[in-house]
This record gives sequence, structure tokens and C-alpha cells, in this order.
Amino acid sequence: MIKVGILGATGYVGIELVRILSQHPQVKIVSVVSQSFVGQNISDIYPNLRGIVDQKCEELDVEKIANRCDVVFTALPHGASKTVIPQFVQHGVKVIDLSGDFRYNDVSIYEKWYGTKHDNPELLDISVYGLPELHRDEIAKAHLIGNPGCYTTCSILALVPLIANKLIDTRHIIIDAKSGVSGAGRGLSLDTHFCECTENIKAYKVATHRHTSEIEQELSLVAGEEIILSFTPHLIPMKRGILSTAYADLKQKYTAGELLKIYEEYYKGEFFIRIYDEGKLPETNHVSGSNFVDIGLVVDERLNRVVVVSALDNLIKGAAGQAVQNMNIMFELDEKTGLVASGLYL
Ligand SMILES: NC(=O)C1=CN([C@@H]2O[C@H](COP(=O)(O)OP(=O)(O)OC[C@H]3O[C@@H](n4cnc5c(N)ncnc54)[C@H](OP(=O)(O)O)[C@@H]3O)[C@@H](O)[C@H]2O)C=CC1
Ligand SMILES: CC(=O)N[C@@H](CCC(=O)OP(=O)(O)O)C(=O)O
Repeated sequence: MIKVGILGATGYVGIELVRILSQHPQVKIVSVVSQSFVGQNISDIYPNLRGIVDQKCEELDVEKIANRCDVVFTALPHGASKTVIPQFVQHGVKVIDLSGDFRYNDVSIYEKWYGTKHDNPELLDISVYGLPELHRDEIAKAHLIGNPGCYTTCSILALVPLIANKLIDTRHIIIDAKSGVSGAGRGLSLDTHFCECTENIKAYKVATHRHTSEIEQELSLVAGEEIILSFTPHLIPMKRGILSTAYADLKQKYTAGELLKIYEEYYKGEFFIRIYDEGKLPETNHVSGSNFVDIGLVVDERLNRVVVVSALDNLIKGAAGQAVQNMNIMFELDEKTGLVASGLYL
């Protein structure tokens, strides 16, 4: 059995990790760590887990946790993980970090977009961007994973086949994405207050959202040249789910059917990517509670522009599910293990 610890277990991502890993046949959860609920049972905080995971939350004592775990998931706010992760790495414990701290190849990009200094830039040399569909071989050998963000997973996977096959003009890509409110975490804030986000939709951090840089990093790697693009996130009155709509100009004429064949071919064998037939498009309900990314597209023939629509659950393929997929790869398990229960509809 793989012995796991979950830091930030009481957060929205952390509790999805607890839920998924409690049903994983090769995992034993040995430690759930909290900052504010030390000594309380996790199932008192999330009563849906009563009788399933009745484990007490521990304080963050790296030495104690590292001695008992093969791998730790750090589902802490950006910045908070930076101090503890190097200690786990030194203890030889594998780490899958859900924050943005270890997702970047170039520290100056992290520092520019996160507006803070990185304390351990040397670890960026060993960390691997945990998007299995792009970096599976590196993930298998990694000790430290920077697990991708939710908007980024949804947006990158929607565009990769077009970029890898050089089908679009990469200078004018636009991504318009919408997220459910759980994307902002469980902490209280004015933006996610009931009256502020119910019956209301808003764009935020337009042209400045940090996920722009993460999407650009990965798409540039695929393209073999620097890509910069427009990314606009929106907060919508739903609990979970991301829907991303990407627009790009085609270099030549293609029908939707031809492009969909290219997508099918590119993602052949990728269980967690589902390509829709022509005339159908993904919706957030189709992926809720699951580790799938669903992708469909339309060609706007008047403009010779492709419009790619993708959907995922921000807490699963956008966070906890993808992290477990990475763990499966790191421990040489079938990467679907523990991740194929059907999703929620509604
Ligand atoms: N929500 C989402 O859809 C996604 C989130 N992420 C990333 O995952 C991470 C977790 O996000 P999310 O679950 O939404 O956040 P939450 O705010 O819901 O949870 C944060 C967790 O971190 C703990 N925590 C907060 N501050 C500290 C600290 N200084 N030291 C130790 N523990 C601390 C909290 O503990 P306690 O409750 O005990 O105070 C809580 O368990 C973030 O980095 C986020 O950016 C990534 C992809 C998607
Ligand atoms: C709705 C909402 O607020 N979403 C978050 C993104 C959540 C996420 O993906 O977190 P990472 O930054 O760790 O990738 C945001 O816009 O910052």
C-alpha cells in the first residue's frame, strides 16, 4: 500500500483528495493535516465522510509526517507550500503540490505573475509539470510535481492538437473561461459571498490572471516558439466546473470533421480526454465529479476560425483527480486506478 499524507485536507481540494484516496485500492491515508482544525475528526467537518474516513486532523509536523508517508499531497494556498515542500523532498518523500509554486520552468515568470519571490528556485529544476497527457514520462520519474491549475488544464488540452499540428495562427489565440465558485477555495471572501456571486457573472483579472503565464509556458513548449495569448476568466454562480471557449484562426480551410479526427488521433489512448462528435459540445454537467476533460469544436467558416469548447471539474481533473492520476503514474499503477467511478450529473 502507498502511504499518503494530505496537507490542507480541510480545503475544497484537500477534501476531494481525501474522498478519492479513501476509495483507492492501493492507498492508505496515514495523515490528514489542517491548520485550524487540529484534533477534530475530518468527518465532523465534512459529515458526508462519516463512517468512511473518521480520521483526526493533525498539525503540520514535517518530521512526524515524513516518517510515515511515501507521498504527500500539499493542497495549501500559494506560498504556504514553499516552506514545507523542500523539507519533505529532503526526507525522500515524493510531493505532489497543488499550488502554483512548482509549476514553472523559469522562476522569473513565477515571480512576475505571483508578485512574490520564490524561496526555492533550485527545486524548479527538479519539479515536473503534472499534466500527464503532455509529460507522462517525466512524471513517472519525478519526486516533485507541480500539479496544474484548473483553468490551465482545461485550456491547454483544448489547444494542444491544433498547435502541435501547426494548424492555427498562434499570434491571436483568445481563451474565454468560466469557473464555479469552489475554484476560489473554501475561505470566506467578499467575492464569493452569496449575494455577490449568486445571480451574477463577472470577468476578473482580465489580461492579468496568473494562469495566463502557465498556459503560455505549456503551449510554447508544444509550439517550439513563444506563444502569448489573451485569457479572460469569469466567475459564474455554480459550485463547481470550468467551461473554456478558445478561439483561433486556421491557417488553411478545415472542416470540423477533419479537425475532430486530428484531435481523436492526437489523444488516442488518453482515457481522461473525451472528444465529442461533430455537432455536439461539452457542458460542465457532463464532467462533474469526474476526472474527464471533454472537448468539442465548431469551425466558423465565415471567419475560417475554430472555436474549441472544453469542460472539466475544477476540483477533480483541475486539481485532486489529476494529482491522483500523477501519483498513479509515479508509483507505476494503472493511471485510472481510483478515478473511474462515474461522475455526478447535476
Ligand atoms: N479550488 C480549486 O478549484 C483549485 C485550487 N487549486 C489550488 O489548490 C490549493 C488549495 O486550494 P483550495 O482547496 O481551493 O483552498 P481552500 O482555501 O479551500 O483550502 C486551503 C487549505 O489550506 C490550509 N491552509 C491555509 N493556510 C495555511 C497555512 N498558512 N499553512 C498551512 N495550511 C494552511 C487550510 O487549512 P485550515 O482549513 O485548517 O485552515 C485548508 O485546509 C491552492 O493552492 C489552490 O490555488 C488548484 C486547482 C484548482
Ligand atoms: C474562481 C477562482 O477564483 N479561481 C481561481 C483559480 C483556482 C486554481 O486553479 O488555482 P491555482 O491558481 O492553484 O491553479 C483563481 O482565479 O485564482
